[in-house]
Amino acid sequence: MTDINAPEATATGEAGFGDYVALLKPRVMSLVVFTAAVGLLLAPGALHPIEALAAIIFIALGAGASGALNMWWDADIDAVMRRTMRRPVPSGRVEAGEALGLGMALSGIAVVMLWLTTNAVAAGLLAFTIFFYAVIYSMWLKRATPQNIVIGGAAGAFPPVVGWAAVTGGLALEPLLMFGLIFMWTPPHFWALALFLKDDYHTARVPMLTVTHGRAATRRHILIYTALLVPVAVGLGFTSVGGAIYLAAAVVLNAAFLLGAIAIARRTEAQAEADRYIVEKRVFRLSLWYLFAHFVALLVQAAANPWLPTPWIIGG
Ligand code: HEM
Ligand SMILES: CC(C)=CCC/C(C)=C/CC/C(C)=C/COP(=O)(O)OP(=O)(O)O
Repeated sequence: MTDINAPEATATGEAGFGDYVALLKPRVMSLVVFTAAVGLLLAPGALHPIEALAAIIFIALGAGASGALNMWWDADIDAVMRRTMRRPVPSGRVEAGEALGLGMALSGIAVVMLWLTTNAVAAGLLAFTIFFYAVIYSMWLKRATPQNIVIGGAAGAFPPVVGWAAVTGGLALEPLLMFGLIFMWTPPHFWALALFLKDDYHTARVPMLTVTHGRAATRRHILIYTALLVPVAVGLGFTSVGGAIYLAAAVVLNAAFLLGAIAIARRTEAQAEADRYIVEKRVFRLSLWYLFAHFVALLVQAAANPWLPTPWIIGG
């Protein structure tokens, strides 16, 4: 199938299994799926462990499917950015239509199977998350506004809510704060990276904040969003999934992230050029540990909170 988003023919060889796996963006999605799993494991209720495992697998499948849909639509952008030009579609090993087909098929399977294994609310939320990332973010916001990351970040924030709903069939303050944590974290996570991948988005004419408002403004925005992130991250510690362990971890992690954001905001481009964006690169790496560690802390806290009847503790 031909697609207007497909890059010029640059066939360089046959697609291998690894190329189809790459379409699912496994590295990014591993953290996404982990947050969903934590949402599921912390939700009060009884889900059989096999059902819980199946639900996590179907959420992972849905996340991967949304990655394939993004790769289909973004093939033209990916082809001109150094970071992404070797991806399966722009490098010509996988046809754009194949990515679309795989993305649609896996999305359908993931949503229906999550529905059958858990409930309609979780399946509906998964479908909405896929739609949000593939259509609202990739097809619309990404190319339209520097707010792309801020609004589009909601897509990546839904997974713990999906996981929670898979157990309870509903929403609560806790998953909404988990949503808030990822939502507020996404802009500093991405903008730190955008600062040191400075030419990519210019070349691809994607209106990222670095391109439309410059890097000095992006530095200030990183600090503002990090400052707004801190109360959400700490606030989660005062809900039923929180406690002393989580709060101790959150204080350390947020202090470190805030210091990183302040360091970024105080630097000039000349300073960053001189040391090859070492601070920005460190803060980006820290952002990944930051989010991962918050969700690990929630798990450890749950094991220490005997009043939380989680499915993995009572085993369905
Ligand atoms: C609109 C939202 C987001 C944007 C634009 C964004 C953008 C990026 C980009 C461009 C990279 C560079 C590396 C790569 O190509 O793999 C990256 C890395 C990464 N992101 Fe994000 N991200 C977003 C949300 C998220 C979310 C919600 C998570 C997880 C909960 C996440 C987890 C990761 C991880 C784990 C990596 C490292 C991947 C690796 O080591 O290759 N991101 N992100
Ligand atoms: C359960 C479910 C459906 C989860 C989906 C979660 C989700 C929306 C994750 C998005 C994270 C991500 C890969 C952003 C990259 O942005 P980009 O596509 O602009 O980055 P790129 O330049 O690397 O392609």
